[in-house]
Amino acid sequence: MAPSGKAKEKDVVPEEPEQVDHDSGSDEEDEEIDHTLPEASTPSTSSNKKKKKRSKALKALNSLRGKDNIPQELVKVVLDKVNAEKAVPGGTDEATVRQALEQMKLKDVLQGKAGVGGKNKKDVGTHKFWGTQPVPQIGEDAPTADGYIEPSKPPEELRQDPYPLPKDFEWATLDLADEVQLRELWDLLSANYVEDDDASFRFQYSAEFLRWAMQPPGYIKEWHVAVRVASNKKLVAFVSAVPISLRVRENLLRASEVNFLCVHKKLRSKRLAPVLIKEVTRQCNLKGVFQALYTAGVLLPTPVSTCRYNHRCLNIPKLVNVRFTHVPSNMTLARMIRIHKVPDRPRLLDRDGLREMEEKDVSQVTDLYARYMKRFGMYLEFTEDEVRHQFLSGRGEGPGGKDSWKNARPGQVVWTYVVENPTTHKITDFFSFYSLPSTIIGQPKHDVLNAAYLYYYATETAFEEGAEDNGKLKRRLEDLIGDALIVADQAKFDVFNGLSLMDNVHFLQDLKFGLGDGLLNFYLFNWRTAPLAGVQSLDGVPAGKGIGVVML
Ligand SMILES: CCCCCCCCCCCCCC(=O)SCCNC(=O)CCNC(=O)[C@H](O)C(C)(C)COP(=O)(O)OP(=O)(O)OC[C@H]1O[C@@H](n2cnc3c(N)ncnc32)[C@H](O)[C@@H]1OP(=O)(O)O
Repeated sequence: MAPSGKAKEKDVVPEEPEQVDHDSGSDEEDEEIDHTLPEASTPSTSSNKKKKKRSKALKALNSLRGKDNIPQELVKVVLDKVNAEKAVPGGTDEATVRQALEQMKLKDVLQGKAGVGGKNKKDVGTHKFWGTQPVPQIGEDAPTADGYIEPSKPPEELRQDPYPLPKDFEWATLDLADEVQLRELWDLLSANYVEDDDASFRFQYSAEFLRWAMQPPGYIKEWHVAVRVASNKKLVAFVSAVPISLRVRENLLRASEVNFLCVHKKLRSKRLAPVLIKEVTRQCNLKGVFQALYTAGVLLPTPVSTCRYNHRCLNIPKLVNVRFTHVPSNMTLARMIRIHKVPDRPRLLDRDGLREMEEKDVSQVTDLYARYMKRFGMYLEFTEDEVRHQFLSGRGEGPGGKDSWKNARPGQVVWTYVVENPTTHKITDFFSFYSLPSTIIGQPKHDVLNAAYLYYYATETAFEEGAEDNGKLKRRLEDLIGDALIVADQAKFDVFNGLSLMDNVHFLQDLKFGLGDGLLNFYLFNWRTAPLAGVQSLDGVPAGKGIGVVML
């Protein structure tokens, strides 16, 4: 999901790198929606400060400990999270504090706006909608065994009619094969999708990207759920799901991946999102799917893991100009540019046989991906068709060939490179990244931030004995992802983003990624499992190693 963290709340302001129903169970009429929804109209469309804010928040949090009128379990959850963050070397916990406070609604308590039991009584930390859903609730003990929360229902017990909408609105299924409908979705998301906390950047998925992300092999049209204004058919809300085979520890789940939840800015805070979520759940259930995976920058009940965004700055002058980053006080702009300069030519190109992935590599890449991903607690299983889709189909039209790394193709969404052993012709490694620009809001000089996001990669080196412990895997990944940075730089990306998942923690720091202030929470719907290692290590599983899924 998504920008905001998914920088989806897209977290887009990094710290500088050092130097260099159960639908309320109810099939009843939804008591959720605010029926005063208005007619939709066209949308109108730091570090000391941070430290101070953080210590103020921490102080305030600590002062809440032991207070009878504050739910202590919430205070504990937030403090635990903050303390766990502190254990991460170089981790910024300001983002965690802010997120936790804002999203668990404790901030209002801290600001005295919502004293518990007072006149402005607020449901501190309660979730009117999520409290009714088959998800682990806040404060529940970690499960001792994995399994569903609610059993799957037979078809005859499923609700057959869509959930009711306020009278001025109607449901629609978007057909993304249709250019007009695809454009409508692009318009909605471009103006209303995820922004960072300061409303400086907003995800701007391309139309090609949306099609690529929502039409994988076996996609289901009915899972592209839209809400239109009844009178003029204007598209005002959307949510999507795609089918996935999700491995969570020892279980393989036939599940859906939910993404692109969006409500037009003029219709916010009117409880439309819960109706969309219930409707997409119903559509999934009708196809026999009862589990889902989703991510969000916001904190909801209850993440199975939390990862952090990291940013490798490439185009320093632009990133400084648009305030994505700043020149630290102990550095000049010229020095910062020098430190972040990457070579002109991928190193593995001449040395090891790096080249763009081709159709003939699909079977080998599928096999390498499958073996590599087994090393993580949660990952997607891909068929050859899915590998073809994920790594080849989004690459656009245009010549490949030896120098293809120098130029992006028109409409290119994904870049995938393989390393082929020149003697055995075996594919020993691959890496991929995708393009997800953000609109730069209110900046006169630049209007788009060209961001690349690290996608999947794998290397045979991981299977060599001792490679994880003796640094060999780390070195190989630095070579591979180092070359990904070079390809991205040549393709004119301004920044290369990566999360603290998979094996990324091995190379993020040495490849000069800086910590972002965005977090991305991973959630499972109707499935219990113990927390998976993400931004922090858990039960001896190193940070990152729990999560092997990259969400778009
Ligand atoms: C088996 C199959 C199951 C399939 C379904 C699996 C679940 C999928 C779940 C969806 C995965 C999506 C993955 C992505 O796409 S994450 C990206 C989400 N999109 C954005 O951030 C875009 C910009 N924001 C918006 O468009 C709106 O603010 C949204 C639509 C997010 C909320 O609209 P609005 O601001 O007008 O609020 P409301 O009054 O209608 O509703 C308030 C309720 O909604 C809960 N809320 C707020 N944000 C999110 C969020 N990101 N995920 C889940 N729930 C969220 C909130 O806690 C509250 O519930 P509760 O706290 O009172 O209980």
